[in-house]
Amino acid sequence: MAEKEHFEFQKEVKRLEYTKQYMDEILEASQRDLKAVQDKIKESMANLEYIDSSDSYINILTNSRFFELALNQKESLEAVKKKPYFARIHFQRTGEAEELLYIGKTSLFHNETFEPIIVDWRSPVANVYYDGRLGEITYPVRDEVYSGHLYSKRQYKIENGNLLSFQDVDLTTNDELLQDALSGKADVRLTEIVATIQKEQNEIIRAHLRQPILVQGAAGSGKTTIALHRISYFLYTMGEHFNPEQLMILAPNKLFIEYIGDVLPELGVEHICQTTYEEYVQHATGIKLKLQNPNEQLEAIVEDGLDTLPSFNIPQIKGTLFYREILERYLTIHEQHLASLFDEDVAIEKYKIIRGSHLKKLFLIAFSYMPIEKRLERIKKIIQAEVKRKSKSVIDTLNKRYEDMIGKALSGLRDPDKRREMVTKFIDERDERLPKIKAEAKSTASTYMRRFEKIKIKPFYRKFLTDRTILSEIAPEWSIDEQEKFLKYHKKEQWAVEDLAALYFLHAKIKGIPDQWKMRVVFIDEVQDYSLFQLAALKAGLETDMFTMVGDLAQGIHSYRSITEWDSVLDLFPRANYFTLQKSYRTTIEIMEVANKILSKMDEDLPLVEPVVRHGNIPTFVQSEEFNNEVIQEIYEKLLQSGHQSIALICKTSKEATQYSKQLNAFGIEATVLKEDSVLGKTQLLIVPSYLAKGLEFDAVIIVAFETPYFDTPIDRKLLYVGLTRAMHDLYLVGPNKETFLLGK
Ligand SMILES: Nc1ncnc2c1ncn2[C@@H]1O[C@H](COP(=O)(O)OP(=O)(O)OP(=O)(O)O)[C@@H](O)[C@H]1O
Repeated sequence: MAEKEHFEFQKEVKRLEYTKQYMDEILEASQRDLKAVQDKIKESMANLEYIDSSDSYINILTNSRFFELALNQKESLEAVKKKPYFARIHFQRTGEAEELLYIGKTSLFHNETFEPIIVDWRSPVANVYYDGRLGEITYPVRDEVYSGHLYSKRQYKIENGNLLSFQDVDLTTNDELLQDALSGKADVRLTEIVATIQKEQNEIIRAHLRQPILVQGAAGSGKTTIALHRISYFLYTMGEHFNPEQLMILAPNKLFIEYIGDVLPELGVEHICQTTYEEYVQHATGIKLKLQNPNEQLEAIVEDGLDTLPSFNIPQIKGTLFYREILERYLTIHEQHLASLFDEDVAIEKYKIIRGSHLKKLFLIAFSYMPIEKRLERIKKIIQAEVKRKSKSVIDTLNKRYEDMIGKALSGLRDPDKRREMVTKFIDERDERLPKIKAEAKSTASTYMRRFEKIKIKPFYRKFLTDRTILSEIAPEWSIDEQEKFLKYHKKEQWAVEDLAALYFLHAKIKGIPDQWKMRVVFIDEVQDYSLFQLAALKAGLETDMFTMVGDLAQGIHSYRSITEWDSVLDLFPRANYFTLQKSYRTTIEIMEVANKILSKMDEDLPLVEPVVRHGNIPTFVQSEEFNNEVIQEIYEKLLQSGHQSIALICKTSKEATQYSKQLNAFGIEATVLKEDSVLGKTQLLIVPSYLAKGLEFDAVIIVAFETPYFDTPIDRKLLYVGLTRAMHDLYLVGPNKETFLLGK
């Protein structure tokens, strides 16, 4: 990197000073009356043609986030001041003057000259920086394509508001900023990477925002990070038209939400919904469930290492689209039953108001796109309106008829007593009958609709799980033996993750998802752990396919009940763009070599992972017949001495994790078992059961395997692979022999 002696160094220092000074002015103004300044800017920019598009007004408004920051969050502003930008492009848009654009995490425009002091990394023109090439380039702005010439790209190292160095980069230069970022110590949480986003990652972040995307990415290729940056890019680009509360990110567990918790505010993202599938379904349906812990299910399978899954594997079946089909048949039975209740016409007295057959058609055909109970609500409204309209004409007709009869009595009957008697009779009858009709009309719709009882989803689904007659009718594809197995499996009421899709689906089809939970855009991390039906149910309930899904089949440790290939996901999302990421940014070449050995044993036939060029220590195998405190202590101390801060000891099961942490603590090593609700802290040694390690990363990892070695089975290979790929810099394997880690002699 260019240090102080570079001929432009002073120029760059001055530029940084100028930027900071202007920021100070803004900050001061914000103390006074920033709102007024902001309004003025909006006003004066209203007619301005600017860099990115003729839509410049909107663009600048969204670009002027700095002002909003100043207004709302002094703290973030101070943070931006410490590092206002990280790169500069020397760029000329076709037909315009050359410009030096400084790229940072937020934008800043001079409020009098409108000069862009900092350009937001998410703005269209910043794409030029990430795209890689120098020379003639094009970049998309909304639906148009702009062209221009990129003369140079410069990266800056700025710390605490001071310029340390800079470097001009092109394709042939070694990306020092990236190297620097990767060799740094692991934060206990994920961090933003705006300065070093790579070309293939940038393509995913900026991939068409109105289309779904699916990413198969190697361990450590940046999937989680990219998904979070795409959220930031999405909200920035959509601007004020999109309410962030309608964007949901689904993470595998609460620990993971905590792990990513710091990145989003750093990227300017707030108020989005971050949750797990389990929590979301329970909120959206209002159904409370005590769920079996999926990790316990997994442990039960891996403990004996045999992968003994029954051929009629119910958790797996519940994730298939065939299961959805069975439930659809069940819904059809329910729907037909309700439709049959429309056989009676709606009437007041003997006057027909609406024909039942007409309502039935509305229910089964015209409104079939709506959830069942919503259709009934709509039909009730139609009945109400019709009754209101027609009851009036019934009353008018009757009124007229009584008047005629009274008139006839008055003129036709000569006997005054008889006449009085008849007239009084008609009047009495009218006065009694008409108010009754009026009253009846008020409740006709409710009375008619009373036959449609509202159902509760949980017992409705439970009936399907346990009713022999229903099952044989809707699942004839299953043999009698399989049907019996299914019924027996559900004899005792207990709920598991794989039932969530069914409950959500039924709720969506019968009651509909309430607006508050009807997310418009969904981001799913670790999507390989979902079943096809889980995704299909979500898509049906939300009535959108706007999903960004990232995952890695090689880490599909729940594959006994989840996705094992992407084709069926792509069939479910036919508009989706599919991407792959092959490079790992997390792990050193040496660690990846070991992990690749395990990857190559897998059935998925995934290409080997390419580590970015970063060397480290060769992973060390330490022979030990049993778990030995001294051995662990020695490794642990060595790792601490090399300056590592986050160190994890990964074992296969949670039982072992508890046992080892007790042993280590008694021995004097502070060790904590990582749990789903843990708060990630730095200092102590973390003992991590393998399935919980997914998604996380550590400076150094010690994998131990004694009582429960890793067997050469699909799930074990994946668990081991997950463990190996958590290490950024150093890896130790401790066990009786290398075969315990499937690594041969
Ligand atoms: N372009 C980049 N610049 C700097 N660091 C990067 C870049 N891309 C990824 N990283 C770093 O690589 C590590 C792995 O990223 P991340 O956890 O997002 O990967 P992942 O694909 O989700 O991994 P896994 O599937 O193993 O959970 C993180 O420390 C991240 O900061």
